Parts: sequence; structure tokens; C-alpha cells
Amino acid sequence: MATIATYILSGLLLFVLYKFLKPQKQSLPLPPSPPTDPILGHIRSIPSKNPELTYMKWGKQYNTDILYLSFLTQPVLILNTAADAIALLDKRGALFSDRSDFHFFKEQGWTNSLTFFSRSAEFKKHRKIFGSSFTLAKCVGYQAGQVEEAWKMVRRILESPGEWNGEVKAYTTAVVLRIAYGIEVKGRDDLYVKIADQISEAGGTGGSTGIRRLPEWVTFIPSLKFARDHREYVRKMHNLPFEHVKKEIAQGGSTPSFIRSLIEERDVLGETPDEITDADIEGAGATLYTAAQDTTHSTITVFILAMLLNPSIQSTAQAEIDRVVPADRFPDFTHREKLPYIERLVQEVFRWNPVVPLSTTSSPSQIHVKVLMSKAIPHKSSKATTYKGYYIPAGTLVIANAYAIHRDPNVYKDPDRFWPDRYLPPSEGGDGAPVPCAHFGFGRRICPGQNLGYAGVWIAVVGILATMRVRKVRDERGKEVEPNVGMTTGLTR
Ligand code: HEM
Repeated sequence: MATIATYILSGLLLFVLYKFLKPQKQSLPLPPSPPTDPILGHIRSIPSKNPELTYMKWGKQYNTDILYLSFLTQPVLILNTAADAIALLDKRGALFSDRSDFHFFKEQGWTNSLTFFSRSAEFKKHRKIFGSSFTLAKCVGYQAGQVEEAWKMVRRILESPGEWNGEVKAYTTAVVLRIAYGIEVKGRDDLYVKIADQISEAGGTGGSTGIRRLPEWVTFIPSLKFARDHREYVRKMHNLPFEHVKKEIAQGGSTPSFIRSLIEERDVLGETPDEITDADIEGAGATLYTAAQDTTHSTITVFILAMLLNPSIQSTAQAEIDRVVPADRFPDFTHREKLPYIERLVQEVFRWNPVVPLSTTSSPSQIHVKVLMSKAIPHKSSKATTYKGYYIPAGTLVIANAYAIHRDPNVYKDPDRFWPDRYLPPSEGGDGAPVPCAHFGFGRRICPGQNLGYAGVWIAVVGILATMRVRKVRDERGKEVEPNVGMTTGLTR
């Protein structure tokens, strides 16, 4: 009898435990989702170009701020509003800070890069390196170099305006090499500029990030070949400037740089659990380059476009600079406080066209990477959870759609319009809009270089506005040629 009673009681206990502890998967629905193909899921529905626009359109079409997609068996969550991105990625950061494997980049030789680390001791170590090196206070130390390089850039653009895009790129390359390694770029033919160009090409396409590690004899997959073809440049980007700094230190040189401080810190710390190895330092330098160069360059390009299309805003900005900066001086950071319109204009550049539109996404499988991963950088949930009454499975890739967030009509009136004064209170003619929040990402993977990036964009914007007029090209009869405006697609837009 006693045995039967024990069985019944155990059964009851198990039932109660199951009822209360079972995953909520069965009881809660998944978030709304567009129609899907069997097995493939949404793979066929995502366009290969600018998927952020499709995600935004679907949000409107299905009347939802969060969308659930599936790529084969991989769940993906799209967040089209700031409120949801903050609620999940900022407030539940511990759950949504993982990354998937970036096989494509690992194949190229990016083995010690913060951007591509999953959550691990290595991730923490590198996050600390970046977090402590680019605080607001530390970035003040980099400003003199940014001003000098911006000055060189505008002089070169004034000499050959048709080369403006290449010169902006040369500026961002020069700033990064200077800050990372204390290397001064001599000109467009500089070896480091060439390596840097190759690195941009290698990373910018990112077309097949999801390729699994395959044996070297597998050479017939074009993107795999592409990744391997760029290995040499990735290796050079890691080794050459690092060796340059080591040699400089050995010869008693004193040029300050990010890499120099890491080497010095490593030499002081010695063998501790947090020890920074040569490979860590090489990886951090190369990561700084890739993360900072294209993003800053693309943002300045968006600024140029905004000025081209909005001549009256350009005039207002130039009038403010003329009032504040003496005509015989190049602007610098001492003028910043007195240039509030420029500050709003820069914020509007970041809002209007964020250059990393899908800041938080991932590469779960070989197939959809081409569509999805080539456009973004991942966050991934480490455990199953629920949100707004929906079930979010473990391992879900979460994409904050910065483009949709910045064009949310409930937050930004007339969101397509480039309007710097929208941030002013209504009493001063504005709309009291909040400054944009998605262009540097969210949560524990938020861009650790945002202070440096913002300053690099700011000084370029002020330098260009102070010295030249951005305007449309004219044809032989002096008539303005309307630009054909479109956005590229890739890790940066
Ligand atoms: C205007 C310039 C820049 C923009 C728009 C930008 C934007 C971003 C975005 C959207 C992310 C992904 C964040 C996420 O996953 O939630 C990111 C990550 C990152 N950025 Fe930036 N960035 C800029 C400049 C810089 C600079 C100057 C540095 C170097 C100090 C830098 C270093 C990094 C690194 C290392 C990561 C990876 C962080 C991680 O995975 O934990 N960025 N950036």
C-alpha cells in the first residue's frame, strides 16, 4: 500500500512540477510573423539589398513593432522601435549580448577581434581594453590628431573637389592609424593606406560570413576563396603596425598610441589572469581599424549628402560657424560648446541615415548569411525568455533595426525630412524630439568607440562647413545636375 501511495504522490509531485516549471513555449505564441515557406522559413522573402527597409515595411503591414522570422531552424527577432530595443537589449543585456560564429571573418584571420567574440573571458578582456581606452576623457587626448587630419583633408578637397570621397576616406584612415599606432600617413600611396583599403574590401563585402570552417583543399566556394585571398592583408594589418610600435618603443621613441599603452600596460601587469598577450594587442589594433574607419567615413558621406540636398540648412550651419570661429582659424573642439546648431545637425545625420542599419543581428547558418549577415553585427539570446506575452526561444538572433527606429513616425515627426531643429523644444520652433539612440547599437555590445567616432564626424563636419560649400555638380550649361541618390548595402551602409 505504502509503495502505491508513494508512486501516486511522486506522480502528483512530478505533475505539479511539470505544470509550473515547464518552459512557457507551449502556452505563449511566437511574435507576429510574415507568411513563411516550409523548411526554408523566410529565407526567400528577405531581399539581398537593404533588408532594413523590408523589415520596416513588414512592421507596418502586420501592424507590429516586433517581428519573428525563421531561417531554416534559426529564430530571428526584429525590433523596429527604440522602446523594444531598449527593453530587450539594454535592460536585459545579460541575456542578449552573445554573437554567433563569424566563420567568414575567422577564415580571414580575425581570431582576436572583439566584434566577433561570443561571450567569454576573451570577450570581457577585450571589452575592458576598449572600454577603458575610449572614455570621454581619454578621447580628449586624441582630439589634436583629429583636428590636424581634418585640416589636411579640407585642404586636399579644396585642391581637388572631385576627389572628396577619397579624401574623406584618407582622413578616416589617417585618424585611425594615428590613434591606434601613432603612424602618420604620408599620402594616398602610403603602404598602410593600401593595406587599409584591402581590409575595407575584405570586410565590407562580408558576403558569406556563415561559411563553416572547411579544409584548405575546399577552394570551389567563391566567398571562401574571397576570404582566404584577403588573409595576407589581414595578417599584415595585424603584424606590421604592431611591429612598428614595438620598434619605436625599443628605439626610445615616445609617440603615444592605443597600441603603445597596451604594450606598456602588458609589460607592467606581466602574467596575471587578465594578461594581455601579443595576439590580443594585434587583434585590438586591427579591430579598431575595421570598426572605426568605414563607419566614420560612411557617416561623413551621409553628411555630405544631407548638405547637397538641403542648401538652406547648410547656410544656417555656416552662418553659425562664421559667428563663432574667426575667419583666419580652422575650427577645433574649443568651439564646440558655442556651436549648438552644428551639434543638432550631427545628431540629425546619425538619425537620418544610420550607417549600421541593422546593428544587432547574426549569422546562424550558411544559407541565410548572404541575405542577413552581410548586413549586420549580431546579438544572440543565451536563454529562452518571454516578452510582451510572446515566447522568445533560446539562441534567437535579435536585430535592432536602427533605420526603422530612427524613422519611427511616432517619435520623429516627418521622419524622412532632414531637420536638425526637431531636437529643440516646441517653444523654440522644434518638436522636442529625443536625440537618436540606435546608431551606435545597444546593450553590452554597444559601440565602445562612440566618443571617438562622434568627435571624428564632428570635426570633419565643422571643418568642411567652415571652408567650402557642398553643392550639386553643374553641366556644361551651368545647370545643376540632380544626383541619383541610393544607399549601398553591407556591414556599413
Ligand atoms: C561614426 C562612427 C561609428 C559608428 C556609427 C559605429 C557603430 C557601431 C555599431 C552599430 C556597432 C554594433 C553595436 C551592437 O552590436 O549593438 C559597433 C560596434 C563596435 N564598434 Fe563602433 N561605430 C563607430 C565608430 C567606432 C570607433 C571609432 C571605434 C574604435 C574605437 C569603434 C569600435 C567598435 C567595436 C570594437 C565594436 C564591437 C563591440 C562588441 O562587439 O562588443 N567604433 N559600432
